[in-house]
Amino acid sequence: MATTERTLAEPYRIKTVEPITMTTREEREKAIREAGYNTFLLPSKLCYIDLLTDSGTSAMSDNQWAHMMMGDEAYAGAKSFDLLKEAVEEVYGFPYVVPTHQGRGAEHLISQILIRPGTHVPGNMYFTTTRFHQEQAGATFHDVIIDEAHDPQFEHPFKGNVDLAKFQKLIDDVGAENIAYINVALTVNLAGGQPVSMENIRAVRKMCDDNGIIMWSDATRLAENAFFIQEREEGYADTSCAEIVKEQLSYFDGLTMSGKKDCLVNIGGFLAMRDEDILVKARELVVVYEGMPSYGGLAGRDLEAMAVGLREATDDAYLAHRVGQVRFLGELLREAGVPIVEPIGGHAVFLDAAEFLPHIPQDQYPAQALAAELFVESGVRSMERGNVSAGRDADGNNRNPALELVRLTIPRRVYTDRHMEIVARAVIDLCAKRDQITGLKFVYEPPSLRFFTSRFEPIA
Ligand SMILES: Cc1ncc(COP(=O)(O)O)c(C=O)c1O
Ligand SMILES: N[C@@H](Cc1ccc(O)cc1)C(=O)O
Repeated sequence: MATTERTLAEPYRIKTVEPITMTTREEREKAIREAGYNTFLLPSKLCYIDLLTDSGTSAMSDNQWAHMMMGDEAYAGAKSFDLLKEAVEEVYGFPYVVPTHQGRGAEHLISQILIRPGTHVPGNMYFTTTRFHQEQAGATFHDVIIDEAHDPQFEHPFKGNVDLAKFQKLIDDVGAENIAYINVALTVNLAGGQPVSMENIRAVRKMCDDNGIIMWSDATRLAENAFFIQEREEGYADTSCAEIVKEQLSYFDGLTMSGKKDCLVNIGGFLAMRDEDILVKARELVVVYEGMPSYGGLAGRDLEAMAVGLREATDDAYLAHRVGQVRFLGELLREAGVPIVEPIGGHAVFLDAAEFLPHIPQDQYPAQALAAELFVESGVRSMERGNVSAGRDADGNNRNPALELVRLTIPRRVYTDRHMEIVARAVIDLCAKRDQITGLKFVYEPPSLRFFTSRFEPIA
C-alpha cells in the first residue's frame, strides 16, 4: 500500500485517551544524559511518541476490559484458565497450554525441558532472551536464516525463511540426535519483522520428520506472519488470516508465546504443545518458577484478556490496518531517502544506522547514538538493535552483527497515522544533520542482556 493510497481508517474508534505532552530540547538533553544515552532508561513521561517496543504496549479492546472484570482469581482451578485453554485450542490448534508471566518465562521452561547440555538449537536468527535461555541451559545456538536476512537492502518476500541447506549442514555436522529442537520465529524480530512462508514451514517440517527433530515456534508475532502469507504467498489471497494462523501452527510440535505482542495484552505468555510428556514437564517446572499450572504468574484477569486478545489479533481488518500503518511510516521515510530495512516488516520500521551514520565505527555503537539523538531531536523513543543488543562472544569481543539498526516499533492500536507523520518528519530532519552525531562508549556494561541497562557517554 503506497502512502498516498492509505485510505483505510483505523478499524476501531477511540473510547479512552491517555494524554501525552511534548518536552523542550533542554529537558530531553538532560534526560538522555541522565539515562546514560540508553533509551531503555528514559522515563516514559518524557517520551512524546514512544516507539521503544510493541511489547505490552497495545491498547486493549472494550471486550478485553470487560473480561478483566470477570477474571477468576482463585489460586487453583480458575475458570479463566479454561477460557484461555479453549482459545488456544480453537485459534492455534494446540490441546495443551501452560501460562507464564511473559514470553521469556516460556522460553526458560522449554529450554530447560528440551535442552541437554552440549546440544544444539538452530533458529531463524537469534533473539536476545531466547538465545540467553538456550545458552543458559547448555545449548549452542546456530543461525540458520537465509543469508538475505542479514542484508538490510535485499528485497525478499519471506526474508525470515529458514535456509534448508544450513539446517541440513548442521544436522550433518553435529548429528540429528544432538539437535535439541529447531526454533522457528514467526515473524523474525531482529531481521526487521520479516515473515516466514508456509512453503518454508512445510519444508522445515519435512526435514524435522525425516530426522526426528522437534519443531518449535517462537510464535510471538504469528498473526502478522499470517498477514504476509495472505498478501504474498500464492494460493492464500482468499484465505483468512485466522485460517492461515491455524495452518502455520499445524506443522509445529509446540510454541512459546509472548502474549504482549500478538495476544494484544499488557502482560502474559504461554507454552502450547501437543505432547503430553512435554506438558507434564512444563507443569513440573512452572510451579517452581512461575506459579500454579493454571495461572503461571498471571492474574485471572490477565488470562481472560489474553484469551480475548489472541482472537482479535487474527482479524483480517485489524491486521491490514496494523501492518499498513507500519508500512505507512516506512514509506514516508523511504520516499525521503532515509535508509531503512527492506521490505518493511510487520511490527516496526528499522533504520539502517550503519548507512545513516557511516562516519561512526560499529564499536562506537552508531545505532545506540542514533536512538539517543532521535529522542533529543523529537521526543520519539526508539530502540537500538545492533552491536549493543548482540552482546559479546565467548572471548569477550563485540559480536559486530551485520545489521546495525534502530527500531521504530509501533504499538498496536495506540497511535494514529498523524503520529506516524510526526515521527517521519523527526527522522527526516535528523537525517539532514546526521554529520553532527558522534559515537558512544560504555561507562557501565552488565554481563548479559547488556542493552537493557547499560550506560554510555559520547566520544568527544
Ligand atoms: C521474537 C521474540 N521472542 C521472544 C520475546 C520474549 O518475550 P517477552 O518480552 O514477553 O519476555 C520477544 C520480546 O521480548 C520477542 O520479540
Ligand atoms: N520482545 C520485546 C521486548 C524486548 C526488547 C528487547 C529485547 O532484546 C528483549 C525483549 C521487543 O522486542 O521489543
